[in-house]
Amino acid sequence: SWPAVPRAGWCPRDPPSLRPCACAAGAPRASSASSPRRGFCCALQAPCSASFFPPALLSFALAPAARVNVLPLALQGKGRGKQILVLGLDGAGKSSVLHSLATNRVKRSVAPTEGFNAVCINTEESQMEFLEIGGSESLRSYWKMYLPKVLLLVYVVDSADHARLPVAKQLLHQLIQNNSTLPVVVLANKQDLEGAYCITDIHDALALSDIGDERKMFLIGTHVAEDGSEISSSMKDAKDLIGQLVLETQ
Ligand SMILES: Nc1nc2c(ncn2[C@@H]2O[C@H](COP(=O)(O)OP(=O)(O)OP(=O)(O)O)[C@@H](O)[C@H]2O)c(=O)[nH]1
Ligand SMILES: [Mg+2]
Repeated sequence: SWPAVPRAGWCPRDPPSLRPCACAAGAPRASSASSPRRGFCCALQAPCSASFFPPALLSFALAPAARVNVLPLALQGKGRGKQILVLGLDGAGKSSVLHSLATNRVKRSVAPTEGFNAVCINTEESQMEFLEIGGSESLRSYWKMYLPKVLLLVYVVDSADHARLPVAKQLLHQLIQNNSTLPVVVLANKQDLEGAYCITDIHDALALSDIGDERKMFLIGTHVAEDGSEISSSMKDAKDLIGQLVLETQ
């Protein structure tokens, strides 16, 4: 149900079959056998002949802690979920935030997302399908392709990366300029870092007041603290808010 990425060379190998790629099937990638992101992401694989890459239809091996509440829709055999796009510059903390939201335990990501990272989260009220697209420059051109299909955009920024906030701002504004109603949740992540901009500064740096009155827009400070601990209250707030927006928007 996600739009296909019109680019040759990405898995799965035999479109339109839904065979998962190697990492999706749970096979560790050669370079990341011990990565905590194993099975949590779908990184791009070695070149193949596929011309379409429907990420939401790929299935993912799940981290043990995630098994109960986090099941890809493709594995569950259920219908289309509430799709939420998670974007932001590389290193902002998208994967770390997503993993924490999914498991309710903090787990920092250690490797960049080289393609897509899809996670489904079930709450009592809804089933939410999150899609992160990596934030590196080579992947940013794909961001806008996914926007028309989503209920909500979650935009993650590194609050301590002052130098790149102007780029983060520009990309956000470009993304949503033609969609005046898409709800946006901005997560000002890495609030734990010394030198992190506070919420007010992030609001100004991203010129959020220019984004328009029509849309629902929220800004929440978050951080992904020490591995293994329970997620912070701000992270729980973010999860509740996203769930609420999804219910209101569908
Ligand atoms: N101090 C601190 N570090 C964080 C936080 N969130 C993530 N990190 C670290 O920041 C780095 C990047 O995190 P990722 O979650 O991989 O970032 P990303 O936005 O998914 O990056 P791409 O996949 O490359 O687009 C990792 O080293 C994380 O451990 C946070 O809240 N505080
Ligand atoms: Mg990532």
